[in-house]
Amino acid sequence: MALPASLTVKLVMAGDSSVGKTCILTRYTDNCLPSYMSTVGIDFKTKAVEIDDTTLKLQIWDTAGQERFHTLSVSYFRGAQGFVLVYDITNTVSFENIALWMKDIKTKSGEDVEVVLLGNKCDKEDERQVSKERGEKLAWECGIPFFETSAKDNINIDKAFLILSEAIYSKEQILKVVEQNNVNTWERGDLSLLISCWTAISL
Ligand SMILES: Nc1nc2c(ncn2[C@@H]2O[C@H](COP(=O)(O)OP(=O)(O)OP(=O)(O)O)[C@@H](O)[C@H]2O)c(=O)[nH]1
Repeated sequence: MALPASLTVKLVMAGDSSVGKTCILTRYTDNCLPSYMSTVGIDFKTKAVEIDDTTLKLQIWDTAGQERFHTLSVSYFRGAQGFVLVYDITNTVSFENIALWMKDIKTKSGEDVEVVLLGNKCDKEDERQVSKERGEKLAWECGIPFFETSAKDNINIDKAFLILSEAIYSKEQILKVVEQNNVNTWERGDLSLLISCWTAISL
C-alpha cells in the first residue's frame, strides 16, 4: 500500500506591528489567544492540513512587525511559498503599508508566491477606519484572496489558511505533473507565473 504523500510548506506572517499576526497564528494552531507580548525576533508554529490525500505540513513563521526588526523579518521571506499579509481595520496606516509589504514579498520571494490579505480585528466595528470595500479593492488589484478576520472571535481564520494552502497545493500538483512529463519548453518560474495569473483571473 502506498504511503500517503506529504508536503512541507513554509508560510510567513507579515504586516505592521500590533495588527494581530501572533494572535491569528495562535488562534489557528492552538485555538487560543496568547498573553500579549510584541514579537521579538522570529518564531514559528506548525500545523498539518489534509488536502485530497496529501498532508501539508505547514511551518508558519511569525515575524515581528516593529520597524527595528524589519531587516531580520524580511530575511525570513526567502524560500516561503505563501504569505499571510495582515493589516488592522482600525488602523489606516497599517493598511497603507500593505503596498510596502507586498513590495518586500515580491523582492525576496519572487512574483509567483501565494499571498492572502487579511483585514484583522473585524470585531471592532465601532473603531473601524478601513472599509471592507477598500480591502477588497486592494486585494483585487493585487490578484489575491481577501478576508476580514477576527483572531479574538475566531472569524475566517481557518478559511484564510485553507485557501492559501489549497493554492500552494494546486500549484505544486501542476508543477509535479509537468515535471513528471518532462515538459521542458517552460521554465518552472514561467509556469508558476502562468498559474498565478490564472488563479488571479478566476478569483
Ligand atoms: N479586538 C481584537 N484585538 C486583537 C485581535 N487580534 C489581535 N488583537 C490585539 O492586538 C494586539 C496585538 O496583537 P499581536 O498578535 O501581538 O500583533 P502582532 O501583529 O503579532 O504584533 P508584532 O508582534 O509587534 O508584530 C494585542 O493586544 C491583541 O490582543 C482581534 O482580532 N480583535
